[in-house]
Amino acid sequence: MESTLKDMRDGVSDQLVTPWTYSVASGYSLLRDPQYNKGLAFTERERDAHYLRGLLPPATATQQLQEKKLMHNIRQYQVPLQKYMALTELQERNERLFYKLLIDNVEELLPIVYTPTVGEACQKYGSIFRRPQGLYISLKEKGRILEVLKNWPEKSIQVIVVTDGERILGLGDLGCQGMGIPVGKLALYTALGGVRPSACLPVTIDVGTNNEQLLKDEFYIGLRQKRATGKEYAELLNEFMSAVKQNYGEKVLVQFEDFANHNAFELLAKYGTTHLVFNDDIQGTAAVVLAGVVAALKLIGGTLSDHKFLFLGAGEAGTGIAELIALEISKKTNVPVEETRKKIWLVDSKGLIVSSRKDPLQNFKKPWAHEHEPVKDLLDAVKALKPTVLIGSSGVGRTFTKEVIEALSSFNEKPLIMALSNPTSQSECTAEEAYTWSKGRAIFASGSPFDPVEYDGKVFVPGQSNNAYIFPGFGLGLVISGAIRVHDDMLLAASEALAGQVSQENFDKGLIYPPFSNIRKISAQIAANVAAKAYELGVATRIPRPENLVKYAESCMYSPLYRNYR
Ligand SMILES: O=C([O-])CC(=O)C(=O)O
Ligand SMILES: [Mg+2]
Repeated sequence: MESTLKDMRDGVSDQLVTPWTYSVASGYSLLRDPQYNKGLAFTERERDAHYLRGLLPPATATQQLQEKKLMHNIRQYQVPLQKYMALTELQERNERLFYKLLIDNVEELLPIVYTPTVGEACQKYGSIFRRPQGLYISLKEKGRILEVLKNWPEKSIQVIVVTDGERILGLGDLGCQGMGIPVGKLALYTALGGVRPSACLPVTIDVGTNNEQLLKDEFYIGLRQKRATGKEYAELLNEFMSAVKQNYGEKVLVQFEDFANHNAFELLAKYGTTHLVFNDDIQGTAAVVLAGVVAALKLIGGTLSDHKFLFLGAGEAGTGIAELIALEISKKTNVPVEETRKKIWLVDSKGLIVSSRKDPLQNFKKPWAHEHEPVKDLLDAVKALKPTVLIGSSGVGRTFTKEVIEALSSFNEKPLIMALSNPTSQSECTAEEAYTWSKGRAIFASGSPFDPVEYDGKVFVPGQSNNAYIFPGFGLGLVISGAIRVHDDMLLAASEALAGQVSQENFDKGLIYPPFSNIRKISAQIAANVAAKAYELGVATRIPRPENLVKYAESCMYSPLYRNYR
């Protein structure tokens, strides 16, 4: 364990390292190895020492100059998917340079490697596929998953992001092509949270797809069959989870991502007591939204328990957020969570969730079936309940209509509107719609990014309420403390740390989140708060506890600067 922690302290140093590739006689494979390749940045001495003479043109370049050139090239592309492909190629050619670009230009590049462009990339993954990234585990590998894990070149894995592709963002079932999501999420683990790339493993579990279009697509990269369900599905996942623990131990974090509702809740409940697991869509989204709501109180007034919340969408994000808000109110007011839940209402595709609908309701919706007469849709629910906060987690775009936002604005001086569904096409409303229809009074944040909007001579800057603020720092906190279980209190700790990072300057612009440009600093704060909670709860195994956890988190973070080779 000590050695992996030392490996993590991968900061800036003059220490010489050995580029550990197989080649000795020729440097050719060094140039082809993304972990060690530096392109024109190999020094004269390194070119001599590693048999690179003649394999590179005579010029040498600094990493800065390479960065300048690449950013210039990427900006030439008009089509976001082309930028995505250029960045993927860079990641596979020169990993450190890829992360240097991502870290230094996070606000510009996040919409490419992440939502919304990553969504389009998944839809077209088969046709843009060049080299595989991540690990594919399909029904064909049943009974051999441990062997498959051993085929992965890295042995000391700290974070796995796994999807089965059934609910990719708000785009639905993309089957095996969901791989873009774990790959993108883990790129953020490194760039935003500082977990070293070699410790990150993207996994896609392919049990088939029900997406007819993909099944017919000649370029589809997955199994051409309908999704396995029931016992067959559960057994494959069980084999995977057991193999992961056997191969990587108790402290590897498994982040479930973009599973369909029924599986997401079941997997989290099933493995939450035996493994270190985290569901980003349920728990990560909950922590980021709670942070935004708590921060927004500065602008909209009152305490959390003074507000009434209405959700459109009662899936992973909706019920996850609702539960965390109820838990936070309960902790702050000493009122049992069964009571605090009553401040929160959810609308699904069948209307308001009320007690008379309880019988056929799925388990995860049942806590939200409060006493009320039936209400058929969102607009009527807004009018009947008069919420102060409206949250969209439906995966369905354009559902916060003009009527809905006007109704909400008729009884709220400053309505808080969060349109969380991704990518941009699925956002419940645009930033412009929220500001225009509320006549500039809404406090607005969205899951996918929107540009600032000018309304009535004033510029409004929407915040991005995306779990990307939370999961990288959250995971780092688990890794540096050697945590073996996730607890809800750690989510609250992460959320509190994020809310604490919003400055007066941000509030003045109407922002309820800090800018992503500070994300590494924010991640260190989140990691420290999460680690502190892990120690407090007795689930941390890295003993002794470092005194200053923020400093420790920062010291563990991966640096993308080139190393010098001996
Ligand atoms: O990936 C994102 O942008 C946020 C997320 O987890 C989702 O929408 O499923
Ligand atoms: Mg997700």
